Amino acid sequence: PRAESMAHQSCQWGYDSDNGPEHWHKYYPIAKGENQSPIEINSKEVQHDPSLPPWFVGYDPGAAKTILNNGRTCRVVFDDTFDRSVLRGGPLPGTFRLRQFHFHWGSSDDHGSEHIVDGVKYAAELHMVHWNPKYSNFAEALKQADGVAVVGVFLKVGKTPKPEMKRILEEIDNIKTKGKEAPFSNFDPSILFPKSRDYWTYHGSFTTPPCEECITWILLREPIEVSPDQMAKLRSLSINAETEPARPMVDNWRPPQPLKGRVVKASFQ
Ligand SMILES: NS(=O)(=O)c1ccc(NCc2ccco2)c([N+](=O)[O-])c1
Ligand SMILES: [Zn+2]
Repeated sequence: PRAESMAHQSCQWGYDSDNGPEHWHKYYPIAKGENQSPIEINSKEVQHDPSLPPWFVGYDPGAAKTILNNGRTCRVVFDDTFDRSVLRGGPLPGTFRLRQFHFHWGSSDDHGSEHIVDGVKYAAELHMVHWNPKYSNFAEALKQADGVAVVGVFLKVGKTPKPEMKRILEEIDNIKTKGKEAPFSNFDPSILFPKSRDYWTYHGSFTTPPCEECITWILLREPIEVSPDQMAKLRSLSINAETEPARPMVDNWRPPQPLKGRVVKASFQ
């Protein structure tokens, strides 16, 4: 049987029936807030905003530091001690520093993304997380409505493996279990972007605890393609530590949250 519920484990939130998204509000009341993520994007209700500028990134491959398994996702961390890898433009006021990127995925190819577009669930979703350096650090930034910006990229399964994903997936063998970390250098994550820069944007939250409502979401319309083998590789990660019984890291996604009157804007017609 699963370890005792989150209540006793001093809030080890997760994605199981006893510590998953329906329980998070008990320790993170904001999880029932007015600006939660992810959401369902319904093209018919999206507002095209012709004044939305394009977004730009300037990433320094040398800023990449490590790749780690934190028991909930696979995360690549960057040096964000100065404006070394930045995102700007689009709906953003000024430049935001790249801090990390990570993924959410399913137990099979027909689901796994957090945002859903016109009823379509993608196999996975990549989040590139940036924070506003007008605040002294990330911990401060996540307390602000304009503190964090996340670029979301959908992953769909097709015949063609995305060569740029190879580097990340090769490292996965070294970080199979929770707490494992490996050096990950010389990587420019902008190679993971699709061709089109078209995006939706709305104000939302972290899709995991602490669920702070600090995120300007920039969701790219065009998915990138990955191969079935690449998805299987992601699913070969474990949520347990090396010494614990093996439990696969799959279905680490939060279901869509109420829109509560928010308007989703589109940079495209
Ligand atoms: N799925 S997401 O991009 O919305 C997301 C969720 C949580 C966190 N962090 C959780 C956290 C913040 C402070 C302590 O712990 C991040 N992040 O840190 O980039 C991103
Ligand atoms: Zn995420």
